Amino acid sequence: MDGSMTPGKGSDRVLILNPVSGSGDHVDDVVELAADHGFEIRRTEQGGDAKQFAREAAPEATLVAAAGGDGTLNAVVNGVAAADALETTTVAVVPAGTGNNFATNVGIRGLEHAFTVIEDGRRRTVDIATANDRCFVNSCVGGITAEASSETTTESKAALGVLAYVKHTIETVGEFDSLPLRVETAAGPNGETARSWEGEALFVLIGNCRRFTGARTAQANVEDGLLEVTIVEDAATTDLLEGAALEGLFGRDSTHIVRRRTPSLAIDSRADSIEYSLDGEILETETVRIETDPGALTLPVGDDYRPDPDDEERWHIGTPANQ
Ligand SMILES: Nc1ncnc2c1ncn2[C@@H]1O[C@H](COP(=O)(O)OP(=O)(O)OP(=O)(O)O)[C@@H](O)[C@H]1O
Repeated sequence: MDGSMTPGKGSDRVLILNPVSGSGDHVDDVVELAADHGFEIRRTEQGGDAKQFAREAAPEATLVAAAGGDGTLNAVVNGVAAADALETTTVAVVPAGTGNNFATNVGIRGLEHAFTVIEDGRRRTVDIATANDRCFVNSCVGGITAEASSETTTESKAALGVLAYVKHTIETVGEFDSLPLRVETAAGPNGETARSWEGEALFVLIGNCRRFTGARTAQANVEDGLLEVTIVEDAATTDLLEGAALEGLFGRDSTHIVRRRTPSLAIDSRADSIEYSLDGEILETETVRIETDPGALTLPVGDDYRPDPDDEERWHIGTPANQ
């Protein structure tokens, strides 16, 4: 059964299905589950479709589901944002990608579970971030080339998430092209001061729902209105060429790592334009301004979801402010 319906106007529930994400074996299950739960299904046929479909659906739909990986979710959020409908449209995550990092972080364990959560789960409002005029949900990483992004293996992505691209870049680029950067981070609400960093970097990683420690389950607090900025200084090259483990490189004690928490930042390349990976999608630019949009995205979350995995006590899940 195909299951796709002719896109009609005014569907309240629309599911955008990437048929080639992950191993591509999710299609029949998703189509069946989506039909059972009253979704109109729109299948992407090429890059760009998911954003376009979400943009078309959002003015009428109160629920738009993204069935794919983090890239599909990124496109759907960008489409809903382009329709200026983030306040009125809930975005549901149906994990059918390789890494499904974001889905895991919001407590969604699989396809069937995603639909259970859609029907019965709590809604939370979480932060998203914008890089120039594009949104991202997990991370923005500068210094990853489109080439490294497309060549990174599925297995590596499944194991390491976005750090797989970093690892691939490290392994395949004989000589590192360091990035001459200026990074200005704004003052934050918890006493974070405005800071400026200038120098040669290998990578600059900005996490909204992702923290770069090298650990697989490094979820950042996605409701704190802050971004976690990690700059890997060029001095780390020697370590990398000597085969230092990625975990060591990003570990808390690494001497070549600069960490900041900030609601917004600007990164200027003092040379050529740089390629950034926004949840796996490439943005090439000389200057990027990145900021959080706190609580901009409403989504159903699983029981396991914790906004801040480091500090559960501080978060009273299900408080009236954010149920
Ligand atoms: N029908 C299609 N044919 C080919 N490519 C497609 C199609 N639909 C979407 N895409 C591409 O799929 C990519 C998104 O894949 P996505 O990130 O969702 O899955 P993934 O890479 O397997 O998972 P993850 O990001 O979680 O590791 C986008 O780059 C998009 O352009």
